[in-house]
Formats: sequence, C-alpha cells, structure tokens
Amino acid sequence: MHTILQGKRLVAFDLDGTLIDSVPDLTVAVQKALREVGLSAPSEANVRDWVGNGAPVLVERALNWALEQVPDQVLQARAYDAFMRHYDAAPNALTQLYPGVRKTLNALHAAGYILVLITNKPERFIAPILSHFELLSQFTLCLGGDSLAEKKPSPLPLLHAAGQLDIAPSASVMVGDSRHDIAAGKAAGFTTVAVPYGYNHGEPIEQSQPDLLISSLSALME
Ligand SMILES: O=C(O)COP(=O)(O)O
Ligand SMILES: [Mg+2]
Repeated sequence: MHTILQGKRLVAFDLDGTLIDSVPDLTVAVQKALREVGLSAPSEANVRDWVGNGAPVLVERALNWALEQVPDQVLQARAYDAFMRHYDAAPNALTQLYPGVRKTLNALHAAGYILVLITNKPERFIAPILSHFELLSQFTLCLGGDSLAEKKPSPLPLLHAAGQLDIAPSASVMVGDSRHDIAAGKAAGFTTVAVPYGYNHGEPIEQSQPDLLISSLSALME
C-alpha cells in the first residue's frame, strides 16, 4: 500500500470523475432535457466543465449557457425534472470505470480499510450505478449531494461519515478529482489525494494543493 495510507482507517472516494467517467451519460440526459424545454443542446465538452456541484447546478449552468441569462424558476424546475428523468432512465449506458478502480477498491477493502462514497450526485443514482459495476458492497456508507444539509466543498459529509463510523479525521483520506473534494477534505482534516483525469471545471487539480497527486487509483496499492 502507498505510504500515505499508513495509519489510516477510512478512505472516502468521490464518484464522478474519480471512479467513473459518467460525463457521456450526463451529457445525453442534459441534451434531452434542454431539447425538451425547447432549447439548444450543449456538447460533451461543455458538460465536462459544468459537473462537480451536483445536478441542480449542472442544469442551471446548462440553462445559463443556452439562454445567455439566468433562467426563471419555472424553466429551471422543468429542465431539472427532465434531466432527472432522462438520467434515471440510463445512468449506465455509456459510463465506464476508470483504469485501476476495481482492483484498488477490492484491495483496500480486503486490506481492512473502511471505504465510503461521498459524491455531489443525487443520492438516488448511487446504488444503481455502483451495483451495475458490482461495487456497492465495498462501501460501508454512501452519501449524495442531497443526503445532508450541505455538500462538498463543505466538510459536512466527510465529517458525518467519519463520525458515524467513529474514525478520527486524522485517520481518514479523501480521494477526488475536483477542487471541491480537496477543499472539503482539507476543511474536514482528512489527508487529500487527487486524480488529474476527471472533471475540475477545466482547471489543473494541482492548484488545490492536494497532499498527494496520483495518475490512477492503482498508485494507492504501490
Ligand atoms: O454530480 C456532480 O456534480 C459531481 O459528482 P461528484 O461529487 O461525484 O464528482
Ligand atoms: Mg468528481
């Protein structure tokens, strides 16, 4: 195991952009939702830059782009409902695990680390996606962006998970692809690990100064 895991007990993982490349399916759902409300559909590259603050913000960013102004609440609600319906219908059609994810989660789980999932994605999508990849049972606890009163970059979900499992933040690690994961991890007192291949609003994740930057999750086993 990587030395950064020495003395640690809890490893928290982000989902989108860290474990799974979900942007292709998110893009299809955003495109269908925008067409349904009579607007033009953004590209996958657009959506890649907008992911990271949960589904309501993703839809709001898409509407801002299509309208070039702030959407009214009725349109926002219609587009959000459409997005949720379309994404719910096919969350796994094009989504793929990143290299090294399955092996690393299995190895950490087998080595006795407690694994938790902390995503800003709505909670209802977590189980269908993780079960599709046969990874749900590896996680002791899963929290979505709507599970608690605050989502990342708030430290609340991380502190909630550590508290529930009675593990000190100093014995906990947050692994993620975006500045929100690293900010949440630092604010919670977790050790932070970043991957550069995910979604970070088009910015290099180095800017967030994680404790460790790894090119793939497999590095955690070395
Ligand atoms: O839904 C999002 O905006 C991003 O989700 P994540 O926290 O798993 O990266
Ligand atoms: Mg992410």
